Amino acid sequence: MDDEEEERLKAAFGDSSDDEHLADRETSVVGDSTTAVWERVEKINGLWLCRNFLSDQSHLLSAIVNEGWFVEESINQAMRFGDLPSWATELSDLILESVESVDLPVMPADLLWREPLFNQLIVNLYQPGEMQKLEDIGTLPASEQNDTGICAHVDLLRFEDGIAIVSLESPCVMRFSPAEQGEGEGVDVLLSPGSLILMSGEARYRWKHEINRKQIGFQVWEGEEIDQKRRISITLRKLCPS
Ligand SMILES: O=C(O)CCC(=O)C(=O)O
Ligand SMILES: [Fe+2]
Repeated sequence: MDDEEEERLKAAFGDSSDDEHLADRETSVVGDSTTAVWERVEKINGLWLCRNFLSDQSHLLSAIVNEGWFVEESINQAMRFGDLPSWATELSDLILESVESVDLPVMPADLLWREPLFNQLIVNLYQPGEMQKLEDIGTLPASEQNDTGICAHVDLLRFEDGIAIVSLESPCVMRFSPAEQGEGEGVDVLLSPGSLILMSGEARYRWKHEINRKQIGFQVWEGEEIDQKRRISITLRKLCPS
């Protein structure tokens, strides 16, 4: 690890970037995995939510800020394939640890063996009152991109099953709707800051997901409009072998 990298890790995780300090890092980045509470989202097979995944978002936020991806206002998305930044690899390890700490089918067991668990990262930044524009070759075909947010989509099949999304800062409602029309109603899920969702199986392949922060009435939770502030999301996926 070079000095610059070490400095970045220190800034992100405190002075605990060595393996022997893993325990410190665990507590500084995510909640103690023994207290992580996993909930199955009713009606959607394969969708699991851990609201208290991060005990403290600040380390992850500063790791992202330190990447310097979002200094220009026009840039609101960063993508990495293959080798991920150390903080993202650590996040991936912590996801695995949290999944393995519960006796629940949070992620299909056969996916947990793959190495690495994730090798593609997208960090999306959503400014208040503005929708994310996906210029993403990895998420949506060009024809389905629009400038009104993340329209309903199933992530491309070039990615394997088992997708993780960590939410930071502002909460938002993610709406899931059946990929095939007429197969039932949409299901709203509140992604609170510090939460993690895992999508696999039906949730990943048979349901679309979208975030609409512009349309009035969309960002409503328990009857209250959510005040949209800046939101950052971290999506981790695994590319299919080519
Ligand atoms: O920003 C999010 O929470 C969702 C991102 C997403 O769905 C994607 O990149 O495919
Ligand atoms: Fe997606």
